[in-house]
Amino acid sequence: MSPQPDFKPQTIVVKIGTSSLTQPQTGQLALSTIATLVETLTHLQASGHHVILVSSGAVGVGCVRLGLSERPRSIAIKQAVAAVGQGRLMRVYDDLFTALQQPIAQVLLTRQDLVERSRYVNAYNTFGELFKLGVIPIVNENDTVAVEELKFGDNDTLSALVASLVEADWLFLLTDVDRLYWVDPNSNPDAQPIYRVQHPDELLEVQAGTSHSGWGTGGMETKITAARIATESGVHTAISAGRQPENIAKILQGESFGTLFDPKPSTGNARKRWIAHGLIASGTIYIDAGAEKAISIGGKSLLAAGIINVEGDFQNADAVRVHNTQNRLIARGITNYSSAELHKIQGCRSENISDILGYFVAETAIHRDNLVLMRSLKGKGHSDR
Ligand SMILES: Nc1ncnc2c1ncn2[C@@H]1O[C@H](COP(=O)(O)OP(=O)(O)O)[C@@H](O)[C@H]1O
Ligand SMILES: N[C@@H](CCC(=O)OP(=O)(O)O)C(=O)O
Repeated sequence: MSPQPDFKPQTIVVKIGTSSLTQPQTGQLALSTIATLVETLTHLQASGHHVILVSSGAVGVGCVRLGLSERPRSIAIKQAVAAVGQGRLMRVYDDLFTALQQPIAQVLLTRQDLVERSRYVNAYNTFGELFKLGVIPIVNENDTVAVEELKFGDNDTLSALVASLVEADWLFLLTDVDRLYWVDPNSNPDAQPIYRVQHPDELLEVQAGTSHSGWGTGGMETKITAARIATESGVHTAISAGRQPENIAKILQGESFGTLFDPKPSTGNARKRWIAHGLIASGTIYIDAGAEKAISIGGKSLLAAGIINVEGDFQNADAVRVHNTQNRLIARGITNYSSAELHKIQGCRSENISDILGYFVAETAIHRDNLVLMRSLKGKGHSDR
């Protein structure tokens, strides 16, 4: 299919949850849903868009294969079951995509792959090559080897981080309800729908309980977190019905389905997105109002003089959160000093650092090139993830 002259190819990440991929009663695969999803994504790819599918289901499909009637609680069993289910899931996807001559690839990621800069860049490059080859990558967490302390934990977060990584235009979170509501519509028949969200802080009152089906992970809470990460990276985000994957194309054409989240201007270059969302913060630096103004409005680096407290145990070059006096997250960055050093030099002028520590590392606690604002003084803030 040759694209129209005014056609703008978009990078589209679609995440589908276990509750949409499987039948609620039996746990068997929802084949007609999967087939429609495959048709929709193949059509988008053939129209010239770049498409990534983030698919859950390894644990659910593995359970059915092994005759387990509920999701295992033990991590070791979950990891073993995911190894069984992932292969079967890919087999089904490959059969359906192959029927439409659409090549696919399996990409299994761990949280560590996004923490290490070289692996982050490598993942970015691999997605780029797969797009050039016309392949639709199918992503899941590498559940079998993921360690508890360092996991995405849920595929909503994984899909948002992938969307940020590849600088996606759109993230679709497909689930077993048609949109986000103020309370869980499965337990509250009067639940009021939410159609559009300009800033995720509007959702502080939402009761985003856990999964209703017993097979999903995180319910709406993880989807709202995902929408926050994605929109902070400049990605349009939609929560919509998994049983109607064809709505993706309609939403792209401006039709009103699901809940739509407006993107913020992107955090800038790929390295800054990695600092903001790839890295995992090891501690928190609290700063005074003057320092907040300097970094938020003046675009300055953070100096030790503006630091009023330090929490956590971190080394230099670790990622940290920066909070203001109201304990709101305002930035993330890579610190030049360890927490032990910052305790000694907080509140001090840079020219006194050598005298206090007996050595000098850098004039700044966090250089502005390593600092990403999560909130401007003019904008609304949010509590940290
Ligand atoms: N405020 C809410 N709006 C909509 N759904 C909600 C809300 N709070 C909780 N839920 C529940 O979240 C479920 C979807 O989450 P989950 O089962 O984890 O899905 P998935 O497998 O798609 O990730 C819905 O079935 C619904 O019962
Ligand atoms: N990686 C897991 C999915 C975890 C998860 O987030 O599940 P879901 O809430 O159904 O999207 C699996 O493949 O079973």
